[in-house]
Amino acid sequence: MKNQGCEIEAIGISYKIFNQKREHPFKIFTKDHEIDQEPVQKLSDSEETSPRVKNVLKNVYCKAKPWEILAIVGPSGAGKSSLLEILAARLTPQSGSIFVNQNPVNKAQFKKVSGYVTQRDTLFPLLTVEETLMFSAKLRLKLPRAQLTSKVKCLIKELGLEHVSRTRVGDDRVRGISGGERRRVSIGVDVIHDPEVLILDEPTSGLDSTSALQIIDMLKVMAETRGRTIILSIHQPGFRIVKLFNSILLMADGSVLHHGTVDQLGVSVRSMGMNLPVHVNVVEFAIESIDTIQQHSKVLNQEMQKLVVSPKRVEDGESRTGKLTLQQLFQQSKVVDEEAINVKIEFPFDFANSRFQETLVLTHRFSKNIFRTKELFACRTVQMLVSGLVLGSIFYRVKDDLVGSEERVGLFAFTLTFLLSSTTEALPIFLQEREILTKETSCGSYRVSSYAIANGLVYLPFLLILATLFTIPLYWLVGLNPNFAAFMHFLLLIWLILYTANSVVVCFSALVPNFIVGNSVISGVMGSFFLFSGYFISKHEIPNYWIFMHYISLFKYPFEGFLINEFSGSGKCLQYMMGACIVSAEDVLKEEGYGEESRWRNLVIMVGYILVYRFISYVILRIRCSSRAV
Ligand SMILES: Nc1ncnc2c1ncn2[C@@H]1O[C@H](COP(=O)(O)OP(=O)(O)OP(=O)(O)O)[C@@H](O)[C@H]1O
Repeated sequence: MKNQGCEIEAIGISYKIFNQKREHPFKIFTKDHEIDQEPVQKLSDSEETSPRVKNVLKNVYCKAKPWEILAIVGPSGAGKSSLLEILAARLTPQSGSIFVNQNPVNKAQFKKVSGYVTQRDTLFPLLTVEETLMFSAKLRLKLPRAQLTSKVKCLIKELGLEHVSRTRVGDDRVRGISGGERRRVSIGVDVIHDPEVLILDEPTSGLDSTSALQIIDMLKVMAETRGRTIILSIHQPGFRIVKLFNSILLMADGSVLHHGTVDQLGVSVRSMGMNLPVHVNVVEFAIESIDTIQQHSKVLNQEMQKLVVSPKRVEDGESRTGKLTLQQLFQQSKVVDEEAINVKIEFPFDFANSRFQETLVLTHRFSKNIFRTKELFACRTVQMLVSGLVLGSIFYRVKDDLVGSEERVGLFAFTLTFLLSSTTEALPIFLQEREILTKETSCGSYRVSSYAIANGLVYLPFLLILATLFTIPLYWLVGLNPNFAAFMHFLLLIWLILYTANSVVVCFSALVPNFIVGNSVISGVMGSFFLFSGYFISKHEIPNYWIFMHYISLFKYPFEGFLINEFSGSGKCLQYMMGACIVSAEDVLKEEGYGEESRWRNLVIMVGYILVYRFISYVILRIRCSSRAV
């Protein structure tokens, strides 16, 4: 049944964009990739013709068949990408229907049997070609390891990527494989599960003619050997590329001007009275003469409206939608009709792997990315070690008197600020991952919860290494409480502070639209949490209307932890939030309600806060991904 392939038929697709009258000058939080991706609700007649409504697609009909390539061509802004997004079930049109093998199909199910390659390559730049495809295979297929390996090897061969299989993918910043090879990896990621239908938006954009031909050639082989249905959009295809297309959909201004073979396009162009020179690329010629073709199409439409529509001719689409325009009839008559395919497709119902397996694979992928991000790993490692040593040498052997106590409090305050100020470096990584997460979860590769767990786990060992490198020199050079349990408590605190800050970044990176906004929001949140942590202003002095900030401030716990660790039961004096009034550490801690026994309770509360922030980030990601999924 699989080899039968899928016939995709779109009937009467209309898609409108409702342009905002005027963008609010302070509006920052727009959705990813622009304004209004969601369908506009039913519009009134006056709104239909309003200049604020852009008719991106007007009553479009198209049909793609198995074993064939359908190429959507047309000038820029014709509506090619919008049509592909609708066919790939990423956008919902205001009207029209899509049928798969003549059956209406559930979008979520369709995404599992189709592959959609977007214009932009969303790949991890630090993974090699082989690793990228292997991780996709592990997430999307339930096969033993040996079979996965041989499948990936076969695919690499098919994609013509054997010579770069162990090279990193790269991007604008990281040197990697070429643009054409990267496009092929993107295609590989979306065909690893052997989809019935493959939809590609500009697979050859930005490539030279040889690389472009190689890609289309590869797709042709895929269609012809495996019976796959391939739909792609392309800008000015070369002569040799055009020969590989079975069918062309010529679009302009949201309407279809031709739907049929390249030869039929040539016939149509000549029948319009245009002089088509011999050996000229018909598609290129048609795009260049789009205005003339549009004029002829309008005239033809008007003439055909005068004719009586024979009920015999209006079968397929019309019977389902109840109406079929003359333009559609004209286009439809040009499609070479073969026997109708009416085969039910088998849709996979669930995810390929269990939540546990997904988490393992994602954790593995995350850790590879982190350890290969030199800026993140190497620089931060050196930074933490050096700053531990420098701080330790500045606060070397602090005394137990009043001055020494003040210095300790100053050191803790600085440590907190320093650890928190170096947190946003992971933000670009999270934002990049978010894009890939949205893409992967929208086609049902894995669950968002597995991602959230993997993300939560993977930073723990990395941050523990950083915390240890910072703590050991600092703690022993300064000469803090020499008790081993106190040292472990301090190490745990530093680790939790780093992890807390990481959780705040994860949480806000799920919410913000880009790096600049993310950076500002996170700095603001961190600053205010620190301000209300109890260090700058005592809990008792905070005005009632701001006291909630003290309770949600994640950073009061580490600070309290530092104090308990160093001063509780030590007899050292402390000048803590008391202005000039010097009191003993015991008195301060007692007044604030902390004793030796609250040492571990404090850590548990910190962990609780971290879990809350992690959970919030999971919920935001879940909402974000599900709004893209259906
Ligand atoms: N979300 C949107 N907001 C505003 N306008 C949009 C949106 N999506 C599409 N459009 C408009 O709809 C028209 C068709 O866009 P689309 O991207 O589908 O064209 P295209 O044929 O793929 O163009 P290109 O070849 O340049 O990529 C364009 O005029 C575009 O500006």
